[in-house]
Amino acid sequence: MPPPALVRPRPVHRAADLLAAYLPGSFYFASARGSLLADGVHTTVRAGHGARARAAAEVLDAAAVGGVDEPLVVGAIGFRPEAEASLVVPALVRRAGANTAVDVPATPFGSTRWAITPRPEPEAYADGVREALELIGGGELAKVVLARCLELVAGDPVSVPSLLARLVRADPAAHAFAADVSAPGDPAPRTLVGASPELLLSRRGAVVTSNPLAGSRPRVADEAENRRRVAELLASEKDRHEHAHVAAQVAEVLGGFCADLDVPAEPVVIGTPTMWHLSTRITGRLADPTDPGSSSLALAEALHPTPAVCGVPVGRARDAIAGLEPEDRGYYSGLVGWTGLEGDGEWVVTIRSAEVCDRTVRLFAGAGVVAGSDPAAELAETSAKFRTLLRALGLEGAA
Ligand SMILES: C=C(O[C@H]1C=CC=C(C(=O)O)[C@@H]1O)C(=O)O
Repeated sequence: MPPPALVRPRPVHRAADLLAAYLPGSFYFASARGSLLADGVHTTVRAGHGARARAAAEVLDAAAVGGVDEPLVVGAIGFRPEAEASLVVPALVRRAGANTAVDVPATPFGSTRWAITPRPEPEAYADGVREALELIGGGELAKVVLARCLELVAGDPVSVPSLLARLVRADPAAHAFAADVSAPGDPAPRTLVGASPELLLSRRGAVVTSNPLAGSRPRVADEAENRRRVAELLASEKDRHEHAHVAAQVAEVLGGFCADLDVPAEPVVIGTPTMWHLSTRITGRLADPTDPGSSSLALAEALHPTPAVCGVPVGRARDAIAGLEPEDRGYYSGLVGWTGLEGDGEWVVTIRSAEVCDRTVRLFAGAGVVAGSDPAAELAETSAKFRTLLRALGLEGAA
């Protein structure tokens, strides 16, 4: 008789303990599927655009052969194809359940004095929206997402663990993340941190899910006004058109990998603590889940950038973004998440996020421009989207 299989007991962690154990340099990711804290580097994934999923699969296989139990690749990828990426097989991964409202501690935010520089100035952003509308009017573009940046400099180094904990506390249902994205030449470790409402791709076995968002209204304190805004958003031709571009592209890309795909005919409205968004939850069953080209990272890269962060057609939208946005987006509007040996994983769009380096915080927010967009309303929408990070920094009202 063969000897009984050796069963190693898995340590059981609480979601709040994982969050409390986060230190800059770690990778943290939380979703409804659970939370994950990864430390150390077993292997770095070195590959450029288009080759990352294959390289990730190779290092995962090598790590498994080398004795790593259930290896993962975790990290983040920037917006532009040639942009930087930070992907590793960590040395240690701890997992816990999803965050809940009750078990996240309140943490006061330390810094008090801030210098805030908008890039570009708000009026210049509105001018950029006007230029984008001219391109759309001329038939060159159907949609482009224009973003702007706030650079915040604190009096003291910014505590990323406090910021992350405050983001989770404000919205335990968000996809919260913190990833080390330090690059050569950085004066101090750099961390991408945020709380994204937008699921780019989740894969569990053969089942894939994507939840594109586009079309927005700021959320306010008055519930009657919120009901009015939700109804207006659902009825808005312009917002439904802006949303339809994203849902259609996601459905088309996933359709190429799936044996069946469920695409709801109508969007619904979802709420975050700061915004209302049109949302379409798309689910599918992979035609060949054993194909390494269907890993969660391969699918996420095939989807990126969706028209929720770039535009239609994608090449022209990229050019318009490069021409109209003065700041490089870096990791904003890229992707962050994890992928495993069998291809399961989760990747979210890096929105409602910031890059933190010592005393400096760079945050971005964008808004989709389509025919009928109003420059002042798009500017106000970006200000509202900044509130996720600004509130967590104790700076509400600064945008
Ligand atoms: C680009 C952002 O949001 C996207 C996601 C939801 C709604 C969006 C919109 O209505 O424009 C954007 O497509 C951002 O938060 O910076």
